Amino acid sequence: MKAAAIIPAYNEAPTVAKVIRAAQAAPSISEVIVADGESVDGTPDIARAEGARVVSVAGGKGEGMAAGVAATDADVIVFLDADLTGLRPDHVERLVRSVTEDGAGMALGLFDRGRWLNPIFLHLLPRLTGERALRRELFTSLSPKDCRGYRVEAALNSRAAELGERVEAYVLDGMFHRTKEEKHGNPVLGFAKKVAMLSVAVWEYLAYQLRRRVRLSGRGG
Ligand SMILES: O=c1ccn([C@@H]2O[C@H](COP(=O)(O)OP(=O)(O)O)[C@@H](O)[C@H]2O)c(=O)[nH]1
Ligand SMILES: O=C(O)[C@@H](COP(=O)(O)O)O[C@H]1O[C@H](CO)[C@@H](O)[C@H](O)[C@H]1O
Repeated sequence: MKAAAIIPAYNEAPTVAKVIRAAQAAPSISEVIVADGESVDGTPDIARAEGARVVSVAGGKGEGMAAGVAATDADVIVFLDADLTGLRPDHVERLVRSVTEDGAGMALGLFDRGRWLNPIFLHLLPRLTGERALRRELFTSLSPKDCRGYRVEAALNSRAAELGERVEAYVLDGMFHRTKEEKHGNPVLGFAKKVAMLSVAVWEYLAYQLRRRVRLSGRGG
């Protein structure tokens, strides 16, 4: 079974090379594709120098992920953000094997936020992580609307639930990311960008919950 790593990236020059290398070193990964959203910081050149395939896409994160999936015939896809820190090959391998060997419909790798926060993000909050492995059919069952920008992870979570897929979720120890505050060098701007991003994801999550209740009430549930 062929597995491809797809890395959506927009201006991630400081971190993209290490993410690519971690994916390349995972035994199950046969190809690494960077879906570049027209970066202006040299991200695509760095990616090519690391041996990744680069597809250029106009649009946001979800559009980049869709372009990456369209560029491969891999049966299993593992999405990785380009801004990760501490990502190891065994993290990537675990995500893939959760799908190829453990029979999960989707596997979610969460940031390591420490012993007190990890249980909250793992069990109490919508799991919006960008680090996830799944069969390509689950991703291609999304509509183009689902793949717009930052709504894509929440849309994937909703679709997996609607299809009754078994989802495995776990913390990838030591893995985190460059936060928006770090990227923008301005805590206020970074926080505003995070709020804008999460509001899109939360809206999608709430829309799913509403659809689900309407469906259940229609069944007299
Ligand atoms: O228009 C965009 C915005 C973000 N990203 C990528 O999507 C991932 C997650 O985005 P972001 O860093 O904005 O979210 P965060 O990591 O803060 O949750 C990163 O690899 C970004 O480079 C992208 O490909 N296109
Ligand atoms: O992991 C999460 O809960 C959020 C927010 O993480 P941070 O508060 O920025 O560490 O980040 C995710 O949400 C985005 C929207 O779904 C995804 O696009 C990101 O890849 C993912 O990091």
